[in-house]
Parts: sequence; structure tokens; C-alpha cells
Amino acid sequence: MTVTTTSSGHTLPADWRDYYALTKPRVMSLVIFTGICGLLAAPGSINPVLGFTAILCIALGAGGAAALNQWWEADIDAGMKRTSQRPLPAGRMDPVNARDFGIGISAGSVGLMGLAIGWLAAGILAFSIFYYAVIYTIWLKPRTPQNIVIGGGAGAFPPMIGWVAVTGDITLMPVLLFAIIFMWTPPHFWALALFVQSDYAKVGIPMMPVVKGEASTRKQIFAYSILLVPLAATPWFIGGTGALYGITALVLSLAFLALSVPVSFRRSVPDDTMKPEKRLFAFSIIYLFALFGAIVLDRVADYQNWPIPGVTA
Ligand code: HEM
Ligand SMILES: CC(C)=CCC/C(C)=C/CC/C(C)=C/COP(=O)(O)OP(=O)(O)O
Repeated sequence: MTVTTTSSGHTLPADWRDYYALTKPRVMSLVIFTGICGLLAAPGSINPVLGFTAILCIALGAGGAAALNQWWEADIDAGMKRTSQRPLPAGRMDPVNARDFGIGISAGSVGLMGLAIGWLAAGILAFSIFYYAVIYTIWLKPRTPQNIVIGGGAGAFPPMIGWVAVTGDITLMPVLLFAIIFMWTPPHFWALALFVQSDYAKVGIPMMPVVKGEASTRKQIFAYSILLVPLAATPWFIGGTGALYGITALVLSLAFLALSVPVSFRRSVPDDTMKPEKRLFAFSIIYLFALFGAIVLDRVADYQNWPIPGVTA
């Protein structure tokens, strides 16, 4: 077994990077960011050590759920070009170790969240782990083209968990933050699915482009992108944020909608470069980072006193 040495000369087991890869760090970086934003945007305050603990629990829970997802899907991942080099399909790790790692950090995250922060936040964290690892990965993903629409809920919980860690209760605002990610997920993923659909067809996963075809998928991307415009601005409309967030949300969502237009009203041709789809997918990630960053900036900049349409004169 090769070993890796750190800058200080300490050796690490060669497979620590595989355990890290099991947590899907690149994807989960945005998931955790939305959790941090939910915590920072919530009214009230939290001890910084407890705040850090809450975010650590969200990160461990997301990573544990991702490890369980990869343990369950090792055979599917082996059949897709995009995922074939992951630790399990590539044979670099014992599946039992991946499963135990996923269970361990998931359970640890829920227990620590409950003891340090509160059992409502811990309960939502536990449910989101179950939602991703069981409801989405085992039940929905292999059965229905609505898999990522319903399953998208799993990825929408982190900002609610961060918010509840501070306030201790679920109000309309964290529900709206959940709804925004829920509505964002289908165009985010289907833009990608349009240019990797052959992979999913090969392993028999009923993603929308495989089951309903490109035209239907493209129209649905447009529909969700239209709905995202008013939804993303709703926290402002109801007075939950100031105009800094509200205007940023409208500009970002209209840009998102504009990028969805070429995706929605075209058909791919043989050897298509799929540029519009790749642009929309890439922008979907920038969009969510910027949108949730704006929620925090708005809270910090205290724009709460700006005139809010329909609420103040
Ligand atoms: C069921 C819901 C979702 C599905 C099916 C999905 C699917 C995917 C897929 C297949 C990729 C390509 C990454 C790879 O090849 O490993 C990806 C990338 C990404 N996803 Fe999603 N995603 C979902 C939800 C989310 C959520 C909720 C977030 C964050 C809040 C998110 C953030 C990202 C990010 C940041 C990337 C880029 C990762 C990179 O650069 O490698 N995704 N998504
Ligand atoms: C706190 C907590 C539990 C957070 C979870 C957040 C979450 C569910 C994010 C979704 C991330 C994602 C890439 C889903 C796709 O899985 P996939 O198996 O369809 O993607 P793949 O084909 O790349 O493996």
C-alpha cells in the first residue's frame, strides 16, 4: 500500500483520500455553504463554537449520506464513465468499510447535533440523511423520472438545519430556503443529464431525458426556471430580507431563466457540443452560491429598512 506524507513528514494511510472522495466534497461544498448561510441569516445569535459544531454536523451528515449513496450504487457507478473511477467501482476500497464509514459519520453527526445544539435540528439532519441515502438513492432513483425532483428535497434541508440550529423552530423563511433549492435542483441536474444521458441509459436509471426524451426535459427545465424567479424573491416580498437580497435574487434568477431559454427551445444534433446545457449547469452552481451569499450579506448590511414591495410604504 503506498503511503502519502504531509508537509510535516507525517505519513497518512494511502486511502484517506478515498474516504474523503466518498463524501463527494465538491458537491457537498455548496450543500454546506447553504447550511452556513441558513445559520448566519437566521434571526438571533449562536455561540460561535456551537455554530461551528452545527456546520460540522451538517458536513458530516452530508458526507455520510454521500458515502452510503456510493456504497449502494457501486455497481451503477462502475457502469458510468463519469463515476467509474470512484473508490468503490475502481476497487480501491472494501464496500463494507465504505458502508461502515457512512453509517458512522452519519450517526455521529446526528448525535453530536442533538447533544450540542438541539434535537429538532438533529431530527431534520437525520431525516435528510435518510431522505438522500434511502428515499432517493434506494427507492426513487431506480424507479421514476421524478427521482431527482422528489429526491431533490434531500439537498434542500441544510439551510433549514442551519436556521433551526439558531432559532430552535421552523418558520416560513427556512421553508422558503428549502423551496428555493428544491425548485433549483431539476434544472441544475437535467441540464447535466442532457449531455450525459447515454450513461444513465446504459445502467438503466430512468432519468427524465432517458424516459420522457429531450424535448420534454427541455420544456420542464424552462418551467422550473420560470417558477424560480418569483420564488427566489419571495423572502424579500414577505419582508424576510431587505432589498439587497431581493434585487440580487431577481437579477440572478432572470439570468438563470435567460440561460435556460436556449436549452429549452432547441434540439441536440449528432456530435452536439451541448454548450447551452453546459453553460446552464455551470451557472446553476454560481447561482446558488451567489443567492445564498446575498442572504447573508443582506442580513449583515441590515438593509431590512429598505422599502419592501407590498409591505411598507
Ligand atoms: C437529487 C439532487 C441532485 C442531483 C441528482 C445532482 C447531480 C449532480 C451531478 C451528477 C453532478 C456532477 C458531479 C459529478 O460528476 O460528480 C453534480 C454536480 C454538482 N452539484 Fe448537484 N445534484 C443534486 C443536488 C445538488 C444540491 C442540492 C447541491 C447543492 C446545494 C448540488 C451541488 C452541486 C455542485 C456544487 C456540483 C459541482 C461539483 C463539481 O464541480 O464537481 N447538487 N450534481
Ligand atoms: C445533510 C445532508 C444529508 C445533505 C445531503 C445533500 C444532498 C442530498 C445533496 C445532493 C448531492 C447529489 C450530487 C445528489 C446526486 O446523487 P446521485 O447519486 O444521483 O449522483 P451521482 O450520479 O453523481 O452519484
